[in-house]
Amino acid sequence: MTATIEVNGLRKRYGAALALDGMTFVVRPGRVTGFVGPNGAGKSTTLRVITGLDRPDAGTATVGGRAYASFATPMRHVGALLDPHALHPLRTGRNHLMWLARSQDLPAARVDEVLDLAGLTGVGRRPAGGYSLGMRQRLGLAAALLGDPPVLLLDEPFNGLDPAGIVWMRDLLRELAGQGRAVLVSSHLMSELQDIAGHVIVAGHGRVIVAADVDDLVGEYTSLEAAYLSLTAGVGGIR
Ligand SMILES: Nc1ncnc2c1ncn2[C@@H]1O[C@H](COP(=O)(O)OP(=O)(O)OP(=O)(O)O)[C@@H](O)[C@H]1O
Repeated sequence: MTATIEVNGLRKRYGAALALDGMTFVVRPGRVTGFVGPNGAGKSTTLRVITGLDRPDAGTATVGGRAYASFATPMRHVGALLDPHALHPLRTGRNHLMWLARSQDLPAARVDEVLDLAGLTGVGRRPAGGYSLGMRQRLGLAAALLGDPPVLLLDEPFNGLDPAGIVWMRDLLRELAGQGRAVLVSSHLMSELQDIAGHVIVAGHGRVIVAADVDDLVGEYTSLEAAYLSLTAGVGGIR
């Protein structure tokens, strides 16, 4: 159950903003790949294009050689945590997962498994609208894992987690990659990524500046943060 993400020549303009300008990279299975870059570099837009939430003006994005929209039960192929607030506030956390599971032909027992994995069993019957940001991130990760997908796309998954939650997320992402999944993590937390990522894609102005193994960057610049700051110096993100 492995799959590769291939992003090729994506271009996307929103009015005056050129969000993607030839974004091209490959995310391989079996490791965490960090996706970094200044605010406005095009990371979230890329993740939205991969999951069919946004249509590119040019270029392609595939998972295991297929477009996301071609999957009948996409959550079995790609798990995505893009917006932790994307939930109905009156639905309980468990019911949020339940309708997602039904839509993907997944058994109810899987809902309880991922609730437990996310540490939410105790609050699963409370309305998700009352969840804190950290709890919403956990619920979003539970949703991403529902279909046991070979590919995970996570946009800033550490945001809002408490210190124990950060350790939990770090260990889980390592474990998921160790199981052979392709795990793409967008984040501004260089120290976290240095710990868990094998590879990193540095984006700026809607395209890739550098894609390299973390060990190589740390060897050359002493830390991922130093590498990032050097590689993105002068690359203003916000235009
Ligand atoms: N729906 C939209 N409408 C208009 N402009 C948009 C939209 N989505 C993204 N943009 C613009 O596209 C550019 C890339 O934004 P994107 O959110 O992809 O960047 P990012 O790298 O994820 O940034 P951050 O690190 O701040 O999350 C920005 O200039 C942003 O303002």
